Amino acid sequence: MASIHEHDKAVQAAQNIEMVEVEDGYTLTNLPDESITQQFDIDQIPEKDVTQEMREASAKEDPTSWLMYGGGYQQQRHTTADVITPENVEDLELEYLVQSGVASSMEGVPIVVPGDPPVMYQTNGPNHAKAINARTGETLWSYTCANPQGLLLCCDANNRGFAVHGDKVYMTTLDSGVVALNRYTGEEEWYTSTGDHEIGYSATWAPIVHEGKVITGSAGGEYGVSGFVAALNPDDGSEIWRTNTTPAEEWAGDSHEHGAGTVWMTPTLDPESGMIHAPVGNPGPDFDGTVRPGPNRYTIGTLTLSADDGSVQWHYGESPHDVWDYDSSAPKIRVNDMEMGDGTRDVVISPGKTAWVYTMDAGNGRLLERSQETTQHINMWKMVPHADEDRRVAFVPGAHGGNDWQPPSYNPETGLVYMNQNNAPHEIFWQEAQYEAGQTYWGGGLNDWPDVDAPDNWNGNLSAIVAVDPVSGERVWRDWISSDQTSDYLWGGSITTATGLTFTGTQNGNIVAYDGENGDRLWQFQLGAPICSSLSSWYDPGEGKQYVAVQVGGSGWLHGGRRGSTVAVFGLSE
Ligand SMILES: O=C(O)c1cc(C(=O)O)c2c(n1)C(=O)C(=O)c1cc(C(=O)O)[nH]c1-2
Repeated sequence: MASIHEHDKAVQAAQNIEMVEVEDGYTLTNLPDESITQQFDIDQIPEKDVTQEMREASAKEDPTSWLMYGGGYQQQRHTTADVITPENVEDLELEYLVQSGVASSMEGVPIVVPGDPPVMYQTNGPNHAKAINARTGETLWSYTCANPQGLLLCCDANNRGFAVHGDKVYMTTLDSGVVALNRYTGEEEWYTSTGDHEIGYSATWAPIVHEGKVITGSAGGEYGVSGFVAALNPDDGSEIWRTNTTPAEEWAGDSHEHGAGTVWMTPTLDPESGMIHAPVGNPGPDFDGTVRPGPNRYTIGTLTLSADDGSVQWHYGESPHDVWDYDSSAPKIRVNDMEMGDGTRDVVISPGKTAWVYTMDAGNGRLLERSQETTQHINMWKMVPHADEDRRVAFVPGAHGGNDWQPPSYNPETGLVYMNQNNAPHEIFWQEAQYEAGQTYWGGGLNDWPDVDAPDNWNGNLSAIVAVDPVSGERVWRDWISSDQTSDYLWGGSITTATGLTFTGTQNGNIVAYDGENGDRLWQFQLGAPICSSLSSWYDPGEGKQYVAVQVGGSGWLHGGRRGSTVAVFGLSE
């Protein structure tokens, strides 16, 4: 098993950082004022620059790589590696554990660049990263980013992973920045700030690189910022374009200025058409709709932009004028040439917090299919908080969805979408919203389970793993995860394999493999801490093995504290 280097200064710097709970959020103290890279055995990293072609082949034509957060640009989270099958998955073994050394939210997806050996690049909060020999688990370099004090974070010090291009890897930073590191040495090459962290901008998602652009965006939707997607030059971090998600012409008065609509999860990209499908979060303030009359475009839904210049192509809204916090934050799935009706279509699939899966025409955003409900629908849309301050109604899905940010997966072999869904009630209360820079801008709040009385016909299951046919909208199978199996919501993503498997993780610490056709649980392994991340998988031809990696440890936001520090890697030989 790989261990932490004793004198890892980057780890020590990150270990000193303390997360402090403040009203309606978190902040960090003891952030290092200089970035720290420590090199260990960097000679092991094979020199081979990553190209656009390699990324386009990632996980599909090329089973040896997992070069992006979503596997490939289209975020299907599908590997063509086929060593692990429904018949032999029970032989899958734990190969090694990497201790990041930093107790933090573990929400990232390790990316893997093929080579001899393949190299894994992994990030976790707060602003910490490592390059790892993907065969042995040895740390090759480690890095902690400098940050200003007093950051405003709604939902923990999250970081969801790297993008890779040429000789560089790119990660977002909690002060709403992007940093480029030389991937052979771990040294900082450039840093760019994309938003003012003092008024609540922060950044948590894994960027993507496409045709000479690093695509990024910011979190901060709970602080009354105004969302955006931006493209930076991969060589020097200079900004190429920026598109605002709350355009003045779509909003009443000046409400767009604090209209939120943050893009805080990785967008999906179709390299063929050059379209970006961005998941857009809640309007601001979250619950007081009186200050923002109208549909509040482009919040809560899919916003499609041209990767060339950021121009808006279309938007599909899942909850216009939302007052239920139904962000559409889960990554979208792009599928081209999907058999539908009497022809084929290019589609975008969005699993909503609304517990519906939306299948849209990728060209114009027209809704082609809305699925059966993935979990329960109780009192949905009935609760209009500002209509009656005293009226309290528990509704399902609550603000955790359906599908919160948990990344869904798609398997072209089964034609199904796999999602980790929540089924918990929430109750909203309303307060008049007053914007004050650097303060949360909620306009009310949520009473979280278990404070709220559950509705009568709620089935008591907090979550479910669900497979949906995006063509017919049929819910094909659903594995309810009862509260005795897990103490909390499902908060991790899933991946699929060429052999029809679906891998995911649960809050009670199991990594699980399902038969994607019918939902039979074929294998599970207890990792001892919640899984709040998605996974990656690759084939290593040098070893003749297929690997599956998952970061283990709770989301601080969900658990009120930082919990994790482990990357677990499983393998099976041919
Ligand atoms: O509006 C935003 O900008 C924003 C950002 C984030 C984030 O970056 O993690 C979360 C949320 N909102 C959010 O509403 C939420 O429930 C949430 C949960 C988590 C998490 O990592 O567990 N992040 C976020």
